[in-house]
Order: sequence, then structure tokens, then C-alpha cells
Amino acid sequence: MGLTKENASIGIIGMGDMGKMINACDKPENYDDLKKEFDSLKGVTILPNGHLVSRISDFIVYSVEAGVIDRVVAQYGPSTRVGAIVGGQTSCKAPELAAFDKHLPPDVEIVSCHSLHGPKVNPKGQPLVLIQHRASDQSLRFVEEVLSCLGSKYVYLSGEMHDRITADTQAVTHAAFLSMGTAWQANNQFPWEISRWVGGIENVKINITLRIYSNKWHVYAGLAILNPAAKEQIREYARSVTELYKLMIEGRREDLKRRVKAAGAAVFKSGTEAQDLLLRDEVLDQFSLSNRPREKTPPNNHLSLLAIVDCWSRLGIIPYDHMICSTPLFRLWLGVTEYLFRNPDLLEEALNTAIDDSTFRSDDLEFTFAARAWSDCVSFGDFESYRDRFERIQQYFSPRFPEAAKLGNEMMRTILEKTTATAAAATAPKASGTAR
Ligand SMILES: NC(=O)C1=CN([C@@H]2O[C@H](COP(=O)(O)OP(=O)(O)OC[C@H]3O[C@@H](n4cnc5c(N)ncnc54)[C@H](OP(=O)(O)O)[C@@H]3O)[C@@H](O)[C@H]2O)C=CC1
Ligand SMILES: O=C(O)C(=O)Cc1ccc(O)cc1
Repeated sequence: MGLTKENASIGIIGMGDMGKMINACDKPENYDDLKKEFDSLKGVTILPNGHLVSRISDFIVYSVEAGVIDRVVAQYGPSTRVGAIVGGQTSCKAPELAAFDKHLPPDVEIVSCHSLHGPKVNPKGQPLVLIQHRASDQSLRFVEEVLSCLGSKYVYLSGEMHDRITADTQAVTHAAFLSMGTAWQANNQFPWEISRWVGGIENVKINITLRIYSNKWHVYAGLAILNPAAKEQIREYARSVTELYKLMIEGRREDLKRRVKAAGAAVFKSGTEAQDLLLRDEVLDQFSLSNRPREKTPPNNHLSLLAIVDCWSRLGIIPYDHMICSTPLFRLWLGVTEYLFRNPDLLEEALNTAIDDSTFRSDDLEFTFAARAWSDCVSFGDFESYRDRFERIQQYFSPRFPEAAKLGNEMMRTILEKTTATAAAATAPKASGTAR
């Protein structure tokens, strides 16, 4: 009988948030604890190390930190069972595929994957990238069959295309929210306690920022630092933030309006006005960490949103082209951006606020510094300083994580019901594989 999901043995190396699913191991020192946790589950066998997982499994997924993938594959790859299929779950594929090519025996096939969502999101209907790097069509079908239990939507890409798209969808999105958190901490603010940050778009900014900072630093560091396209894009985002901020403080109203509206016209092309917005007021207002009423919210210039549209426009990125392979956070980010840009009165108000109102000046100054500092940190490629910056801010916000997680999960569920449907209707990414 051929290999089917019923008779195959599946191995997972790395049993963290994403990898806890079968023949699995983590580091040898975690063996006893994991055995206690999982051995009562039928069909799950915990083994002391990756050699033992590799030699008995037909499909092995490496689900370890992106920064250690080369070392871990070098260690366990040579023990891979003859004829097995190997994949990885890391968020940046260039180093992962290079490690597979370098360390796996030639009689092993490679089909990699990437679930485009975090561990607390229901995988059903979410994009799951499959990369047929060195494998027969039959092996790809086998991997599809095994992963079909997740109910995700397969997106077929090369490793290179995957990294280019996720630089736009993930790395720049994270850079924007990481910068918001950095600015709030630098000004010693808990934004939900300040009336200028309450209501609508601000709720999404706060919830997503806290969601990112409550996750593990290495997830964000890995996908930004190891992806060359991400460095470039994050630098361009920081440049847009800086240039727009300068126009604001110089009071150059017409230059600012011309530049932002031209960018908006390029990204939100005419003809799309009749489409439903991804997000609406009623939805945005439901998810506040604050108990203050929304009516009192003063207008914000939304520098972070003006800058992402400026950046997309300068880089020729049409974010809707990436919907089919987007993460939940990217869809929310696009949702709030679209909410601002497809409401001409709101956009006009933001642009006039940027010139006339100095309420947000010091927030925006810190945000500009932060965007540049994160960009430098990623460009230098220094994991330890990334970790240090991230964990300092994580600590500052940590008392609010439990409440923010509850509210954030609810917000994601409600909003994603809408944006997932839109994603399904979106076109496949340009110049890439197909989605089925
Ligand atoms: N979290 C997310 O939202 C998503 C993450 N990913 C990617 O999936 C991968 C896993 O992420 P996630 O599960 O969140 O991270 P975790 O840190 O929770 O899990 C990684 C696990 O791998 C273990 N590990 C490290 N080295 C070895 C080794 N030599 N042998 C066996 N196990 C080892 C780690 O142990 P230890 O902690 O002791 O080092 C840890 O338990 C990452 O590459 C990440 O980028 C992809 C999609 C979403
Ligand atoms: O949705 C996001 O961007 C997240 O933050 C969760 C996440 C993190 C890493 C991935 O490779 C995929 C999803």
C-alpha cells in the first residue's frame, strides 16, 4: 500500500506553540515534562530527540525558532528516514530551505509549509502556504492530505515568492505595531487610559500592539531579520513615516495632502468605492480596553496609516493582491487603513489635524524615532538587541496582557469572519503559484 495519511507516521521537531500537534520531540531536557503532558493522548508519542523522530517518521516538520533552523537540521537531518518528506513551519523560507538543501540526504523529499496565523487562531479557512521545493506531485498530494485536518486554504508558492510576499504582509505590519508600542512606552502611556486613544481605529491599534508584544520575540525577529526583502520594506516604511512627519511639523499642508492623496489613489484605485469596507464603526467600537466614551475622542492624524499607504505606493505594492496569502493581523491593518482612506471626510480631517493640531506631536515624534530604530535593529541583524528592545516593552505592557488577549481574540473572531470571506474572494498573488 502507498503512503496515505492513515498509515503514515508524522514527526514534529519543536513542540512550542505551533508544533504541539504526533511523533514529536523538543530539546532533550524537556522530554520528561512533555511525556507527562502528551503521553495520555492517543497516537502521540513523545521521543527524547529529533534523531528518534526522524528515523521513524514519513513526514517530518521542523517547528523550531527560525534563528536555529540551520543548526537543528544539521543535527537531525542526516537521521531522516529514507524516502521521507521533510518540511518546516518557520516564517522565513530562505534559511530553512537552504538548511534542508545542505543537510538532508538526497533520497529525502522537501515540501515545506507555513500557517499564516498564530497559535490561538482557528486554522479553518486561514491560508496555509505549501512549497513543493524538491518533491514529486504525489508527495505534495500526500502533504495536502495530512494537513487537510486543519481545514486551511492552501496557497502554492515558491520559497522566494513566499518571502517576498510575507515581507509586505507580515514584517512591515509588525514594524508599524512594534513602533506604536515603543512610542507609547517612551511617553510612559497606557493608551487605553488616555481619551485621545479611545474608540474606533485606536482600539484596533491597541489590541494588535498588545497581541504582538504578548507573543514570543523570536517569531518577529526571525521573520524580519532573516528575510532580505523585509529589511528593505521596513526601511521604506520608516522613511515614509519620517518624511510625512517632517511635512506635518513644517506646516506644509498642501504638500502633505497632495502626497498622501496621490498615494491613496494609487493603492485604493477608483472603481473599488462600491465594495464593502473590510471594517465598520460598529465593529471597531466594540473592542475597547478603556471604559471611556468614544464621543470625546479628538481627531488623530493617523501618521502610522498615512505612512503605510505612502510606503505601499512608493514600492508599487497593491495590498489586495496579497489577500490570499495574508495573516489575520495584515487583514486588520489593511482594514483600518482602508477605513481611513475610503472615507474622504475622515482623511481630510486627519490631514488637517496633522497640520493644525499639536496634540499628537510628541506621540508622533516618538513613533518616528521608533520606526527608524526598529528598522536599524532589523538591518543590523542583531537578534540580541531585537530581543532586548522587544522584551523591555513587553514587560511594560504585560499587566494588561490577559485582558487584552481575551478582548483581542474576540475582536479577531468578529472581524475575521468578515475579512476571511473577503480574502476568499480576492485574487491570487501576482506572479506566483495558484491557490486552490
Ligand atoms: N507563533 C506564531 O504565531 C507562529 C510561528 N511560526 C513559526 O513556527 C516556528 C515555531 O514557532 P512557535 O511554536 O511559536 O515557537 P516556540 O518558541 O513556542 O517553539 C519552538 C520550540 O522548538 C524548540 N527547539 C529549539 N531547538 C530545538 C531542538 N534542537 N530540538 C527540538 N526542539 C527544539 C524550542 O525549545 P526552547 O524554547 O527550549 O528553545 C521550542 O519549544 C517558528 O519558526 C516561528 O517563526 C509560524 C507561524 C505562526
Ligand atoms: O498574524 C500575524 O502577523 C502574527 O503575528 C501571527 C503570526 C506570526 C508569525 C507567522 O509566521 C504567522 C503568523
